[in-house]
Amino acid sequence: MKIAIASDHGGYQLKEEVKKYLQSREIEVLDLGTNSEESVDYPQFGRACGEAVAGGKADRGIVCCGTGIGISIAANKVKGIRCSLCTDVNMAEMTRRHNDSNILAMGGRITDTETALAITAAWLDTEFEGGRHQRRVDMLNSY
Ligand SMILES: O=C[C@H](O)[C@H](O)[C@H](O)COP(=O)(O)O
Repeated sequence: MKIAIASDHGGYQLKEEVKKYLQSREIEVLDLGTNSEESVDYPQFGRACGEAVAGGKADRGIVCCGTGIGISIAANKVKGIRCSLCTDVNMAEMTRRHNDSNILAMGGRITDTETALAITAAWLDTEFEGGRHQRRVDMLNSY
């Protein structure tokens, strides 16, 4: 599996922790930046990750900003993206099972590293259930 990751300055430290975690699992990482805590604009990074996933350059993506909100809004502007802002493990599991989430969003100023990595693990390891949920995902994809 290949995961695209991106953040703004508010999510930079968390992105780096997520990157280390993915590499520890020998998951290939496509790092789309940002590369420091210098102030940047989250819409550009959310869009870049969305386009990487929608365009097939990565299987799924993980994005981080201060709250996780702005960068998730940006990623969700890209057709075919189902970006889910998660603050706990249950949300991560449910969004994979029910929404076939293809990008995970988290907030570097909201969620501590230990929780974020537990969220990441659950999101990576939970399968989409299909069935009635496929119909709803198809509706999302048609919009
Ligand atoms: O939803 C947006 C994110 O939380 C941003 O990380 C945040 O707005 C950046 O704020 P600032 O420019 O004050 O660091």
